[in-house]
Amino acid sequence: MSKKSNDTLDQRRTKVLLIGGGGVGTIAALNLERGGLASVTVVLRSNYDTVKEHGFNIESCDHGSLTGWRPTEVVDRVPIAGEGQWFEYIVCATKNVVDVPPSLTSIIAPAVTPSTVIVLVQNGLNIEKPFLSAFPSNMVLSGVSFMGSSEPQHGHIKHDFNDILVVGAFHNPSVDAVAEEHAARRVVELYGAGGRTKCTYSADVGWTRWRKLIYNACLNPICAITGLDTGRIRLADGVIDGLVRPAMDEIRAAARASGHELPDDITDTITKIPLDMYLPPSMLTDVRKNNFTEFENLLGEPLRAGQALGVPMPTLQVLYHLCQAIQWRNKEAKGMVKIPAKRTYTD
Ligand SMILES: NC(=O)C1=CN([C@@H]2O[C@H](COP(=O)(O)OP(=O)(O)OC[C@H]3O[C@@H](n4cnc5c(N)ncnc54)[C@H](OP(=O)(O)O)[C@@H]3O)[C@@H](O)[C@H]2O)C=CC1
Ligand SMILES: CC(C)(CO)C(=O)C(=O)O
Repeated sequence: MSKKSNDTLDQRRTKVLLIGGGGVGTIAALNLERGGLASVTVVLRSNYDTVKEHGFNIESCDHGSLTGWRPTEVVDRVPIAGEGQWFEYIVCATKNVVDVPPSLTSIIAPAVTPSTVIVLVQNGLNIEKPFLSAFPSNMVLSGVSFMGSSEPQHGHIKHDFNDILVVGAFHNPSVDAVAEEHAARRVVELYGAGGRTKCTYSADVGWTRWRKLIYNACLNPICAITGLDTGRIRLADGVIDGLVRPAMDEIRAAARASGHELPDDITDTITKIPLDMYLPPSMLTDVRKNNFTEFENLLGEPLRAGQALGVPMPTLQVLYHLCQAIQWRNKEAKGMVKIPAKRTYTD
């Protein structure tokens, strides 16, 4: 194909800026590029030098093995809108660590224009709130991903559990709901065009997020605290019946109190990930890498929502405080909190 027709095709492709090329972000970029309808600029941080030089090496249950794969562009900072760059969609695929600055809203701000559609492919509850406050006239979409994928080394992506993405709009009262649905359905089209993933639209973002919390508020912290993956946690004596199912029952009760009825057998989703896949939930991967965890949106927000509605959540409460302690430990290790000097108490 001539350069001219390539350039014309490029101009027709929807321009997407994707923040965070880790486990989920890289597979999302791959889906968007492979469909041919989008061109993706990926903003990288710690893996920038490696990926800029060598591309991504990807072992994927959906895409096979790829060596040196590159999206349209990789950059090491968020481009400023208007300086020759303009993106229709900004996809956020970083971890959501709201208790550690800088905020994600301040990170993406330079690229946001009044018409930018922001897509949050991230776990957790109430993640849209800072975005709707910071960008009150923009559309903010929800992407709930069910894949299992991680980046064990810079630029190496291990994608073990099939990609399913459910997209819908977090309703912004100052935006037309029909336009929001249209923007969400367009993401489904762009993301699914490559045919290697199951990407669907759902208007019921609240239900979809509570359903995913059955995993993320329960298995993620329990695996992160114990150091066990989703296979070993099932083999370990007593943990499923003593800890995982009670935590899941509390999330189900909080979901019901919030108006989202999850099926009776939802706690059996523990068995949806094959035991012998030994998949590390993303929060366990974070603890293993000494990264901060998303415990506030995965655990704190559903806990506060349930308790505000009078739901007893003793298991979740303990898990929350354990995760709080792990986060503090990490903040101390990174010099973000100061503690009094150790004194010697001798007679
Ligand atoms: N992993 C999984 O299987 C699943 C994860 N999710 C959710 O998807 C989201 C992403 O998770 P996951 O892919 O696992 O996370 P990863 O930690 O694998 O990747 C996040 C990436 O974002 C990068 N990043 C963070 N801040 C910035 C920044 N300011 N600029 C550029 N890059 C940045 C990180 O870089 P750095 O290395 O420098 O920190 C890292 O490469 C989370 O909300 C998670 O809960 C949902 C379903 C499954
Ligand atoms: C539990 C799992 C793997 C399901 O997709 C997940 O969401 C995560 O790792 O955060």
